Amino acid sequence: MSELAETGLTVRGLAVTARRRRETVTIVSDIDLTLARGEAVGIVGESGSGKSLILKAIMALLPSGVTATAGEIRLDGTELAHAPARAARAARGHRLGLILQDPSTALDPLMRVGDQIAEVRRHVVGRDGASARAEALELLEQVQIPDAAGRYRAYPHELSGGQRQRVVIARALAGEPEFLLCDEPTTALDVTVQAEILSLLDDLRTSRAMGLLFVSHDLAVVSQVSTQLLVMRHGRIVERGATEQVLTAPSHPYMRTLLDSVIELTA
Ligand SMILES: Nc1ncnc2c1ncn2[C@@H]1O[C@H](COP(=O)(O)OP(=O)(O)OP(=O)(O)O)[C@@H](O)[C@H]1O
Repeated sequence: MSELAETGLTVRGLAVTARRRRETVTIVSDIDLTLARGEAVGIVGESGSGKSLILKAIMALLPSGVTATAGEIRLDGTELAHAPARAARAARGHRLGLILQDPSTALDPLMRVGDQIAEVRRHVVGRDGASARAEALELLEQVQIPDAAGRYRAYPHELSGGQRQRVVIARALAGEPEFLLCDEPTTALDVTVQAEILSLLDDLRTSRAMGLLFVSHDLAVVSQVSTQLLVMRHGRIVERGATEQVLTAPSHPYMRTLLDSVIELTA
């Protein structure tokens, strides 16, 4: 693996292809992005534009039949995309965390939520049992689970959807990731809970100087948490820039359409 004197998570020229029947089709191409610690990059675009596959390529979680065929993915200069799987996994370690849309499938239904977080503290950070449990409780408090001490012993089905997503976030934080990748993390939640989770992610990003890569089809949601915005269409980035700039002076016609639809919804 080559080392370069660069920091953060960088993706250069990423292309992802999939086998469909006997054909190989390109799903995303020419993807460039840079994520520094403490920064939040949002990726917005219509369903099927390839947002999720970018996150999966970074996490080395592409489904079978789908391959990253070009480009580089670097973590502090260390190349991950072309490294042998084991070496790349070691380099990623727990420096990257992932949060998905549906919190109910992300948690073990048969394990108390506090223990699921404590387990990460034990195995990833190397804490003993008592410290791991104490720190798991602190994390539940940090993600603002009401009555955290009581809820520590709850099973996932005993919590609301919003509380489950908070537990998922706490468990991701337990591994002390430097970069948190979120794929539609609030789409399954109602609007009020969604706003609370977005504000929580924003607070955690700044308090932990964590990089946030946030994917959603919803422009209003993405712009709320992102300092930089990438707009995708048909597998390519068609617009990019500081969130404020993209929102106020979009150059691509698709971005203007997206903005109009948000304005219509909020009018
Ligand atoms: N396992 C797979 N095999 C073949 N094609 C796939 C596979 N997974 C996704 N795709 C295709 O890749 C394209 C991009 O999918 P992706 O999930 O990244 O889109 P997305 O922008 O995240 O959309 P959504 O918001 O609906 O999740 C879609 O056309 C999808 O059909």
